[in-house]
Amino acid sequence: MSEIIATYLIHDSKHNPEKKAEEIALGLTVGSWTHLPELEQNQLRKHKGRVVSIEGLPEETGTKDTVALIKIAYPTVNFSADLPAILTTVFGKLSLDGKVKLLDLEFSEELKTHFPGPRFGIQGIREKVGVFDRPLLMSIFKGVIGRDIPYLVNQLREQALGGVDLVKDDEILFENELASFEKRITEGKKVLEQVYETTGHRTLYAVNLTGRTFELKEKAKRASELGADLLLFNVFAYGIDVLQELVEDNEIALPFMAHPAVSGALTSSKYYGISHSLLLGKLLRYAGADLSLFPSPYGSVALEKEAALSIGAALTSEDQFKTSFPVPSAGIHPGLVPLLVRDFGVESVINAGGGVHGHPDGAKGGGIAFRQAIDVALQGKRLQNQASQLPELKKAIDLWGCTEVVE
Ligand SMILES: CCCC(=O)/C(O)=C/OP(=O)(O)O
Ligand SMILES: [Mg+2]
Repeated sequence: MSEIIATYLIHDSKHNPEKKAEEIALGLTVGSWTHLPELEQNQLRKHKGRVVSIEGLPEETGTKDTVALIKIAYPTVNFSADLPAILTTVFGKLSLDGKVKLLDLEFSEELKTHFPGPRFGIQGIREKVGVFDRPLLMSIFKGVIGRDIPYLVNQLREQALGGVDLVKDDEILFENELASFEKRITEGKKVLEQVYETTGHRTLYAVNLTGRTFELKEKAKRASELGADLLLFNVFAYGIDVLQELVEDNEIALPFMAHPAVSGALTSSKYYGISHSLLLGKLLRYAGADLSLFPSPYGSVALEKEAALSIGAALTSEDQFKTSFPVPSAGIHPGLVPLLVRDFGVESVINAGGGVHGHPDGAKGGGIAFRQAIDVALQGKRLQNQASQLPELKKAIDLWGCTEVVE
């Protein structure tokens, strides 16, 4: 029988994880069991949830809660093979029922067949930018709300001239008259083509797909017709199933970059919500995100290192789906590149807004500084030792400092 197995972290004030586990297994499936007539039990047996395991964890100082990891298996016959049904089954009412955090979901091989995974994945994105041997570098438009197209394309040009591989809209840039979605695509494309013709460097642009849910598909198809490179998408303001719908539409067929905006409401508590690795890693990958942004362990809205690394691992682990690019972000500057390369490796995207635009030589200088830092880090050398021959990197280090990882 095909099942999905959920792992929960529970803090049980009643000190009885066994009882809690059985309540969950029954309560989210057949409701009750023991006092049902034999005939009814036989009918319901295929729908009954089952407790797979209960692992006690050390109690935490300051609370009397019993702490445990419990695994519950849910028959896939109970729900339709879509994320809304799965999440409602495994963490619908239960998400409201005390200190329970959903840590992981193990999909049966059959259930996985109902999910697309990334259409392009890491390899496909690399083929689009023509870079295979280093982390990609991405910058972010900054300070462009209320600005017009000439202003935006000038900022885009400066970022591309700095050698970034990708430029993304900020997630807070929405449809507006001064710089519409369609104009950003068409005018941005022209500028990036000019940069490519003059420098030979290819930069792609991820435009922010926004608006009401039922408008998104047509907007995304229009973007594809206009030659957009990638789509940035604020998944958690809509829902992961909306992302999946967009990914599966062959008339769109563009790479999707998932932004974590709003997800903190679901992931930040130790006791409640959903783990970072499941929400920003596994589920986004299964639903088809080609890239997943998340706070790095050492930026401005830092995640605990274990959590950030767990997202990267979920995006790149061995699975039947293509891998998705981890994009550790927020507060990133060139001096952090050694840490990013050490922690996330080559199969990652280094992403910065302020760390590019805030460079003393402007966005172009910021991009050059990052590229220099990436080259030095991949050679296993210390940034400080090389900076004297790399003026843009030196200016970045003088401004923001750096963290070395080589002795
Ligand atoms: C985790 C997403 C980061 C993001 O959206 C963003 O705009 C970062 O900007 P900087 O912190 O690099 O300036
Ligand atoms: Mg942003």
